[in-house]
Amino acid sequence: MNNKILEVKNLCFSYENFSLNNLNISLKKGTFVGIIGPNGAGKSTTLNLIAKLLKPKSGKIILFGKDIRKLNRLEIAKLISFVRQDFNPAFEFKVKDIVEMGGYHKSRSFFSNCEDLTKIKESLKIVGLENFENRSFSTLSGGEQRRALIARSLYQETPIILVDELTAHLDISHSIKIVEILKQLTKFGKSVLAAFHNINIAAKYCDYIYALKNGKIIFEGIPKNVIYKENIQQLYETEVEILPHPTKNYPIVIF
Ligand SMILES: Nc1ncnc2c1ncn2[C@@H]1O[C@H](COP(=O)(O)OP(=O)(O)OP(=O)(O)O)[C@@H](O)[C@H]1O
Repeated sequence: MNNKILEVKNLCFSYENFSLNNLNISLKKGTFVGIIGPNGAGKSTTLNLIAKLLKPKSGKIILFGKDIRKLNRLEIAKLISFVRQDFNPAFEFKVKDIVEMGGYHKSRSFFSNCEDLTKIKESLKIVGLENFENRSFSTLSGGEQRRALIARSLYQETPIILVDELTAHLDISHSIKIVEILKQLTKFGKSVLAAFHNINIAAKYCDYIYALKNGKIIFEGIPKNVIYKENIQQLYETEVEILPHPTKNYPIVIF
């Protein structure tokens, strides 16, 4: 049986000065997959294409066996939640309103009910933002905003969670906490595809990694098989050393 819930096949896309070439990416149920690579490699563009926020030049994106070109926004919102890098709401929203936006695909009426509010509070509690529901989103710190957006994604209750730069704005403790929450969700059958700058977090938590450079995948595989000196130096064009973790089965990159 094909247990790939997301398949990106020979995907090509171009901006004026940048192109993604022939990308092939897949995501299996219950896995945590990372996209690593330097600034401008095309990580956000890839995630935006998968979320159908951009239109490919050629190639296909298959979501649960269906070509996403045939799925409307509401159908995609039931399957994919997307924590984007750039989120600047144009109006003053309370944190609970931001989280509630994740539920528009399942709303039965325009007004939220007690059950919705309980779930919103639960999602906020998971990311450590208990009692933040009535705060104005714009007054939150960068890291708190990021966690509120992850709460929105949890509230959306989709089988696939896309996260652009998973640890952006998060201190090390919150980075680990959020990654562990998402990792835990994969144990319950959710699937995560996340772009990472923190390669050591990616190495520790990802089941599989795609390394993107100049719009091309230059290597892919299980972290312990692909995170070695030559690969990482080629990817980031900088000197590194790689050590095995003293007790766990993953590599550590020292820049
Ligand atoms: N709307 C746009 N119009 C033109 N070029 C764009 C646009 N958005 C992104 N680009 C360019 O596409 C390339 C890939 O950008 P992208 O944001 O996908 O990279 P990234 O790997 O996510 O980078 P970062 O790690 O810096 O977030 C970059 O050169 C960027 O300048």
